[in-house]
Amino acid sequence: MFNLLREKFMKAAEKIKEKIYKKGEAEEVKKEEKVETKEEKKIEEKKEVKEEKSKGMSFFDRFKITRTIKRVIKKEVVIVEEDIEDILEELELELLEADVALEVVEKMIDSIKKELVGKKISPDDNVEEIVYNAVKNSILNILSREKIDLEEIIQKNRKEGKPTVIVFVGINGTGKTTSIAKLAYKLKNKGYSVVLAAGDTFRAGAIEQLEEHAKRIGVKVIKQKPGADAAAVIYDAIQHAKAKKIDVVLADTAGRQATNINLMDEIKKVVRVTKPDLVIFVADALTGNDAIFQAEEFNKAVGIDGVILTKVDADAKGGAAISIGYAIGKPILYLGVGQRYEDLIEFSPDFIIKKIFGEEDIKFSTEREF
Ligand SMILES: Nc1nc2c(ncn2[C@@H]2O[C@H](COP(=O)(O)OP(=O)(O)OP(=O)(O)O)[C@@H](O)[C@H]2O)c(=O)[nH]1
Repeated sequence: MFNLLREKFMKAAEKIKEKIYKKGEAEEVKKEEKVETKEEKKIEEKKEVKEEKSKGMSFFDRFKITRTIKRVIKKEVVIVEEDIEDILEELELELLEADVALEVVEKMIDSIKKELVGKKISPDDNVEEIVYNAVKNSILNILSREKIDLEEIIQKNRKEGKPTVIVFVGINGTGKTTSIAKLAYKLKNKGYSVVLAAGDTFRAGAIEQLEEHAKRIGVKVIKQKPGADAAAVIYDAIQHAKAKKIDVVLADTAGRQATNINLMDEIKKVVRVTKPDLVIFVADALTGNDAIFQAEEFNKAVGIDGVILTKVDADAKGGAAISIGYAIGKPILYLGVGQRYEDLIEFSPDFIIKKIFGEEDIKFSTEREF
């Protein structure tokens, strides 16, 4: 996941570092570091017996000395635009190739420049940290936006005695039905009651697919015949939820291209009639820039509140993941990361940063439950 982005950002960071090292006439120095041994840690924990235990221990028993070779600049460096211009231009092109949206690329490059140009780096500074932080911050700036706290919304509505209605929209095959099932599973496990609305009355087999998921998760589906009015089906589900005091209605809708005027009119009607608390756009990460274009079009047509980005487990590029929220100015709520009910994780900028910079090896399951 995100291998391409990782490669490009790392390469740029390495090149910037090299430039700084060269300018600062870096040399390799041996650095000695004292590393506490396990024994010393134990002693620290049991302070009362410290004296006793450490008596018979030599200094080298307690501390290990490790010698590492470090590159350190000899003289102060001030980064000027020309130092990093070429590197950032190359990064700009590479990010576009990785499906990062143009406005997002521009903002990131700008952020790196702002953080680095004019910066004084002295021999005591950690060059590596300064460069990596500048790159990481450029991504964090893009990803950080106000979060939607779904549980807070559900609990507020519950207090007012009404269900929380979420309508899922998007183009065909992006993973709407699957994401509804995963979210129903998650909410049910958290103790909320859930009903599904089979609002995809258009695609053959869509109602059965939703029913199959519902059976396995243990929630009810409100449905009508194929071809029925989607708004009416979802309306029925809301009435059912009100009558039975069910916390959440998750409504499926047919997949549609934003260019299909008839189907876009239908989804507008769904939103007008059912007045959902949230309209969630389900986007397939693998479709890159098209996902962003479609999200923008759906947002114009019906107003999207947030995004679920699916198939992130198979996304080698990562461009859509870092662009889509910024492009439409709406948060990503969840990431779909596989084909099991539990494979829906809450989105966080930190998670993406860890993925790109490989600080944590987050592995996804390739098991299939559906
Ligand atoms: N690897 C992976 N596959 C996923 C994920 N989410 C969905 N899928 C797969 O994507 C395919 C399409 O998912 P659906 O949920 O049927 O898509 P849909 O948007 O409801 O489709 P339409 O009703 O045609 O619009 C299925 O094979 C899912 O198993 C994910 O996060 N990771």
